[in-house]
Amino acid sequence: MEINYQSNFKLNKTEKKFLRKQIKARHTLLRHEAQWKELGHQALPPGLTVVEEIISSEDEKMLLESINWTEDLDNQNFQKSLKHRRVKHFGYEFHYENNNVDKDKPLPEGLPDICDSFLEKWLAEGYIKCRPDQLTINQYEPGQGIPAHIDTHSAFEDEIISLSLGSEVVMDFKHPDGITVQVMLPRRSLLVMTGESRYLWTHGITPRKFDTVQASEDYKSGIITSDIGDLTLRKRGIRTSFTFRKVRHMPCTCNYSLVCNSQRKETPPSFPESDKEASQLEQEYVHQVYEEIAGHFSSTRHTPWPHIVAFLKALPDGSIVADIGCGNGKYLGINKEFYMIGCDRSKNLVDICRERQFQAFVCDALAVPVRSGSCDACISIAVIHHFATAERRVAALREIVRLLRPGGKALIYVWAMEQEHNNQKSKYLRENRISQEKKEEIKCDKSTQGLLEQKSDIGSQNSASSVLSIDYIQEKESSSKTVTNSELPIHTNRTSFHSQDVLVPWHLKTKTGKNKPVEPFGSVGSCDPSPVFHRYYHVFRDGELEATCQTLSNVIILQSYYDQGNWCIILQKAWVCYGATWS
Ligand SMILES: O=C(O)CCC(=O)C(=O)O
Ligand SMILES: [Fe+2]
Ligand SMILES: [Zn+2]
Repeated sequence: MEINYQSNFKLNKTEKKFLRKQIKARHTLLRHEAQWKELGHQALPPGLTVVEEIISSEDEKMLLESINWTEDLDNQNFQKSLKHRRVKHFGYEFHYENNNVDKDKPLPEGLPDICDSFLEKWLAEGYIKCRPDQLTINQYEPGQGIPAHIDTHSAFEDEIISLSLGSEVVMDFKHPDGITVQVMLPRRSLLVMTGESRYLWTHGITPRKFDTVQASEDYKSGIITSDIGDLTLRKRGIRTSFTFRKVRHMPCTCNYSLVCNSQRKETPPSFPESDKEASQLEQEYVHQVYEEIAGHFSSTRHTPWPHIVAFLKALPDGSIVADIGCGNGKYLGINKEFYMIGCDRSKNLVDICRERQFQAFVCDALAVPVRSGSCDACISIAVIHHFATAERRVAALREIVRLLRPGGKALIYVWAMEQEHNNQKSKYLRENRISQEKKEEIKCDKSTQGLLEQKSDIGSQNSASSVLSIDYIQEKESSSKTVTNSELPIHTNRTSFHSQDVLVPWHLKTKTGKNKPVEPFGSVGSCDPSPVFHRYYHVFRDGELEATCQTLSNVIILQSYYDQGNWCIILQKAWVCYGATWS
């Protein structure tokens, strides 16, 4: 591959230094802004309150002493010893396999009588509006926690309250956009979650022995701020929580349909007909999935691809390079002399980049918070094909070009519809042969089904996309599935594409899943050893990427090629403006 990297756009040394300083300052600012947003905002998630000193120390003692953790196991409201904590249920049994309650089988004892007077008082004082009929008691030793989750919408009504006893704890609340708010729940306080904080934000307790808390004497409940001068570490004690909920008997009608299991369509997603639908499709079938599979995905992505390395290596030292959709950051460390920044829509992937000491931040590729014209080069590998309309794909490309300085270059990779090129099958298809052989083995030994290893990255250079070494035998993924109207077909891994807009299955290997909860609140149907997630792709036809780029007025196409199942293009931002669209 011959690429000419000579550019006639020259900044002198001082200008370059100035530009770099500006960019560095901007990035520092952005980082601080993000931190400020994450920690500094004084506001609690909407709908959340913490009522301090809701009960006396005597009542706390009484409640704690009332719990019989050693009750015999024949008892209906028996204790479960979950890996992370001790749990007991009253009113209704809670099933962690499906994160739901058996609504037809209330437990005969109901809620413990000892709770009555407290609930009456809280109702009378207006802290709660409905009388709960289900109680879960959780006991956490220091070092134990509960994975981030949203209590199943269809299982419980809006209001969920949790009484903290014995010891305080910091609870993490996360908005789907990635904002995390840490909330101190003091001992003897009542956490009340309603509305957005109950339906949309996840809550969880990170398993650790110490919490970072506010040092000030007068500080009790609420957000932990980022005021470094006022933070201290506090050792956790044994915390027991009484979580009261009201079982729901009608489907949930909340305003958060994206995360509502009552409102989620049972039918497979269909081809989007509006920008809003496209954005929702991407949210559910791209963003959420990468968040879930981040750890496992990253473990299959370590070998940089030669053509991409060649593009990067040809850039001069000191280049400012952005990797849009950087994943686990496998290109971010390619040349220590570059100023490389990565961004990705997945917070969990960005966290992996940061663990590796790379500069990365969370953002959408349609709105990258980096100044126009500030990059010498951009790469975007296996990203644009996740946008669900032609307009959104153009917008994503336009955003990349906006970042480039005049003369700056961008390398774009998208997955190709054609997995056979110049009479040669891509590795993606060729691996199917191995899969077929493996399948035969599997047929002989069904017990191994689902336990087979996901492919390593060494063999995955064939595709920019997720791939599996083995095409699991799964009837529902069969390509013979009939596709009605605009329903998106589910692609069978390692086979040719029959549609440009598809759902590609990812079989999550749970053991290595960085962010995979181990027990309760795992994916529904956790008995499946290999839960399947589907990611939306628009695979590009021959010439489509070029044609899409030609709609951008301010770029020159330097090169366009096919690389192991992907269409690839190198763009250069034009020097002069030919129209009004100059950015
Ligand atoms: O321990 C707590 O306060 C929360 C427990 C919880 O979120 C749950 O059981 O769903
Ligand atoms: Fe919960
Ligand atoms: Zn709901």
